[in-house]
Amino acid sequence: MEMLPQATATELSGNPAGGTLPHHECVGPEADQDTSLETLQSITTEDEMKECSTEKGGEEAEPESFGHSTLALEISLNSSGLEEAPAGIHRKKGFAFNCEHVNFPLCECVARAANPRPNHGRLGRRPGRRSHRGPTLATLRDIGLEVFDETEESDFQESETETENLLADTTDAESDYTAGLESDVEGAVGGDDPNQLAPPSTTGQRRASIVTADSRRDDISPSPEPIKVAVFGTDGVGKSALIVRLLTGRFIGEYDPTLEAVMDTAGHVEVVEVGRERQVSWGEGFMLVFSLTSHDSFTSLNHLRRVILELTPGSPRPMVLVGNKADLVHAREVSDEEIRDLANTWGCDYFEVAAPEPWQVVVRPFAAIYQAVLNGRASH
Ligand SMILES: Nc1nc2c(ncn2[C@@H]2O[C@H](COP(=O)(O)OP(=O)(O)OP(=O)(O)O)[C@@H](O)[C@H]2O)c(=O)[nH]1
Repeated sequence: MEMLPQATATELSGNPAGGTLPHHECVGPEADQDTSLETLQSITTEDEMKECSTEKGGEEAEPESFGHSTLALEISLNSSGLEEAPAGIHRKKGFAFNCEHVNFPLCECVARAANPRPNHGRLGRRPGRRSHRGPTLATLRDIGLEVFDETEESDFQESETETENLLADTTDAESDYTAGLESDVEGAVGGDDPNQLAPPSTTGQRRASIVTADSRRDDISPSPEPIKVAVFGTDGVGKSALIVRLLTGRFIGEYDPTLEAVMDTAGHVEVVEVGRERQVSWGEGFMLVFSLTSHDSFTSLNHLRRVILELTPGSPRPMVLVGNKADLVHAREVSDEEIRDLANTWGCDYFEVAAPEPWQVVVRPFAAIYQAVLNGRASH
């Protein structure tokens, strides 16, 4: 296995906005054969299995609930369910989020980048409140995305209205921390500059495409192939928070306890419960998330990865390692060195993030896995 170049501790810790190691494929040593499918089945609740077999008709075919053809990115999210999860990390049912518009954040910001207009690019704008700010075009290019815009003016107008309506219903409560960060982002990316881009809106129909930076416009399809990314990690590491941030631009804190609640508000995401085995076989790429404040969540990923490798024999799939909660500096339990060693051993990219961080930071691991999956497809 190819090893990664060593990253310095400064590279890992000094850039909490996404320290990455330049490698995509995460194919480690063969999984131990004693880590069997039984392991997974044993952590799959009866309800999950029942639902699985109902949806699949008892076969391994992909369930209808994942069958949207217009998605650029689908996400599956699983709670820990780790057989070897250390005491104190409790298992919960896995959830898969069938997100019709999970491609939307990237698509929308791309569309806005191509067609910036004053007063668009704001989400959560209310009198006297801070607006949420999204990435600039330059930022998007930094993460390897380029623009193709087929979005009509009317789409923007409709979306803006819907977005405002939606957000009018959301809670007023936002943490000071989040507000501070948003303020920082505004400052960092130019304040009221009309070229500002929005974090994802949660509504609207878009016909923008995400393409890799080296694609030629002629080659661009307006309907990118969906990719399926499964997000794994033990309970409480922030999987939901990261996905909600990606999808809605919002940070869910204590006041907003469940991802389901947020998605219900967004109104376009169906939540279905599935078993881990199905999520693994479903996923084309994996985000393995741990919390920088929980060493157990970090060590648990080894077992999870072994399980993934065992379930995908002969077809290694890209993974990225994500250390979340980088903002909780004083509660940090995982050292840079440990992370570097693990990422080197696995041979995969590492991203250090915090869900309340600016959206363009949180989007990076998603963009990386998206690109890795596309690259993998292209090479076959
Ligand atoms: N400070 C801080 N809090 C975070 C961050 N990410 C998540 N949280 C908080 O951590 C708690 C758990 O986050 P979740 O997103 O529910 O974690 P999860 O991995 O989806 O948890 P399960 O649903 O139990 O699997 C919530 O209170 C979040 O607000 C982060 O980056 N920084």
